[in-house]
Amino acid sequence: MEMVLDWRSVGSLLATIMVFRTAMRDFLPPEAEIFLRRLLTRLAAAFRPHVGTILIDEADGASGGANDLYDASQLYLGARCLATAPTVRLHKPRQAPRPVASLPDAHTTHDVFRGVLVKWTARPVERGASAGGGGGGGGVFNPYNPYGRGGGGGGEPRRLELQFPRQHRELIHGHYIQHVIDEATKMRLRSRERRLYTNRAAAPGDDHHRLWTSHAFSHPSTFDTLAVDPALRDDIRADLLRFAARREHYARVGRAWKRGYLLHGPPGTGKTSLVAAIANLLEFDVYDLELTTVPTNSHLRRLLVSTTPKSVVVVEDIDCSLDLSDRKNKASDDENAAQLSIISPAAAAAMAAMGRESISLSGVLNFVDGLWSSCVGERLMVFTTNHPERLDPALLRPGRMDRKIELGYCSPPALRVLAKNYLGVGDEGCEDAADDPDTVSGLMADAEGLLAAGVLITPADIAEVFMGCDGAGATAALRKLADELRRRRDAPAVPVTEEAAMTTE
Ligand SMILES: Nc1ncnc2c1ncn2[C@@H]1O[C@H](COP(=O)(O)OP(=O)(O)OP(=O)(O)O)[C@@H](O)[C@H]1O
Repeated sequence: MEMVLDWRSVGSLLATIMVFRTAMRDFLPPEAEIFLRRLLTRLAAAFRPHVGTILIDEADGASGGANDLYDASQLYLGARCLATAPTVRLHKPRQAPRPVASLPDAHTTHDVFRGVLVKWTARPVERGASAGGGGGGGGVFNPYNPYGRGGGGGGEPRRLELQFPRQHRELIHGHYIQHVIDEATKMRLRSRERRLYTNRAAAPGDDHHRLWTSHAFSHPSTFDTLAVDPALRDDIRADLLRFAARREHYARVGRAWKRGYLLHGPPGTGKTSLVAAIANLLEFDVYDLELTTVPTNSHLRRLLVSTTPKSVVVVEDIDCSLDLSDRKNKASDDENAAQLSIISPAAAAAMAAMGRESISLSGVLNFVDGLWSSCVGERLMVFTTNHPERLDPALLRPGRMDRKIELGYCSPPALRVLAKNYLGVGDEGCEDAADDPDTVSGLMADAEGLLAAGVLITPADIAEVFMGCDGAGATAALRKLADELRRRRDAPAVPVTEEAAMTTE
């Protein structure tokens, strides 16, 4: 039977409730009335929709400060909205490379988390109605500047309302909110502009902020364009990804979340290219530390503690930066100091003070391990050298240098990577239709045979040959390479000069 609820029946229902209430008050004992009230409240709750709600205000609490959860949620929802919602708010902060989307006011979107449907609604909050009065909010949502409000100024503070089935309260509070924060963090990292920092010559009076100067980092090198042995390449990539994913492991064993790499090999074998590929793989910033411009150990310490998490700190050509050969020289320094102290105690004291302050092997070693423990977040230390034999073993011990990676002369597999990158020559043939595939594969086999026979050439030299033939086609470039390899094979061996012999001692 269909029930029709008109005004007359509503009126009689209300009258019945009033009569019932009066009767309850007049005839029921107080205990029974309390019992009945509780029963009715439970019944009413049972019929109410099972919806839990979380309110996330743009401005947080009494302080009116930014609420990072609001920014994270907006960033997260923006990515979801782009795919589904008919209307999105788009905003491009000046320092961001791409526009970011967010959920506009008075709009709703849905999300599914582990099979649970949740509903998000964005609303403006009337002044005075928000939890903390909404003091500092009102700016345009800016995920790149979540703490520096005020981009738009003056508008109503805003709020996100998250509704979910109440039986999944634990899932939403315990996991979904964290999931939103984690996803937003990943998005921020992916879309931020990465920076290359360099330390310029230190001047007296330099303040903290001027320790490093930076510009946008965009280097095309990736693990796919690196001409190295594929097994080595895959091994390094796996090691880096394992390192980046092991925050909990490092915390559990009580070690700083850092890893040290020493890249060594002749000039032009790809050490710098590998650093760039590492930064691109992990999406890290790069700090290019020029040790020769660092005047003292304490300056070095300041430089390093001001690096940010998710960064690669690189010291190129470490053997040229300092006299790091060993600490044997210290004995003769001590002898000289003793003699000087007999001649002039004041001069000896000044020398000792200078020696303590000037940058030293121990300063470098301290930052390689000890100092990092006071830094939060992950960092990769990379040293490069053409002469690993010149380095003090103390610098190389495990824990300081976790991996020593040799980048050598070009091998046949590395040549295939270069031929693919520069000439478009791959297993499936050549990109340029003007090249005869049989001639190209014959020349490749020729060049690979020469490399396998021990002819030494660096990837940089091969890149140079290929660049020199730009536009002339793969056949011309490979023919030139094969000629160069034959020339090297047939060239008389370079006699080892006295000077060269000394450098390899
Ligand atoms: N393994 C490689 N894979 C791809 N390109 C390479 C490789 N090695 C060298 N190159 C090319 O040669 C150029 C110089 O290489 P890179 O600066 O990385 O060498 P390096 O070992 O760091 O040299 P140096 O010791 O002189 O600093 C790069 O711009 C790149 O084009």
